[in-house]
Amino acid sequence: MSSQDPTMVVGGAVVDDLHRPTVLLAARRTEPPHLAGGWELPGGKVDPGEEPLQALHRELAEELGVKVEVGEELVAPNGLGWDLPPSHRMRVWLVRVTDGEPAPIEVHDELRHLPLGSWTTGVSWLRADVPIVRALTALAEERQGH
Ligand SMILES: Nc1nc2c([nH]c(=O)n2[C@H]2C[C@H](O)[C@@H](COP(=O)(O)OP(=O)(O)OP(=O)(O)O)O2)c(=O)[nH]1
Repeated sequence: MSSQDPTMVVGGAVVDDLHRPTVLLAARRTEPPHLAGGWELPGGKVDPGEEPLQALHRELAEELGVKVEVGEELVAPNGLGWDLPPSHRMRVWLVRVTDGEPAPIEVHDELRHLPLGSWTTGVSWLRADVPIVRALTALAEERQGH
């Protein structure tokens, strides 16, 4: 890995149903100052030597206090991960809580459970999350028809 490589971040699209999601969890950040107040998918950076899915389980346990089962990845158009300019890239998986009730423990001050129909508009997402949430919405809408 070169010093130019983007830092890998993992995010969880916490939904009610992995196959036909109708509710999405949004989390409001408290830090750093330029991102505070923006809404995001809970998650964080992959530690050195850690597998991305290990990082996802660890971050969701630390940030929300939950255990999850992991479903499919929401693959980014570039096949590598969603760009979080200027220097991060995020892989996103659908996840469902199997143990615990999500709470804003660490780096968030509010959580919202958004019903399908208000995923893109229900909160003010961080700029980089807008295309991600659009893609999640498209996936969920497509599934409701089946
Ligand atoms: N977790 C997460 N980070 C996002 C999203 N959208 C977005 O632009 N980011 C940015 C914010 C941060 O600059 C970076 C992720 O870093 P983080 O602060 O969540 O990572 P971390 O929990 O490991 O935190 P730290 O150890 O660096 O304090 O990606 C998102 O939906 N989820």
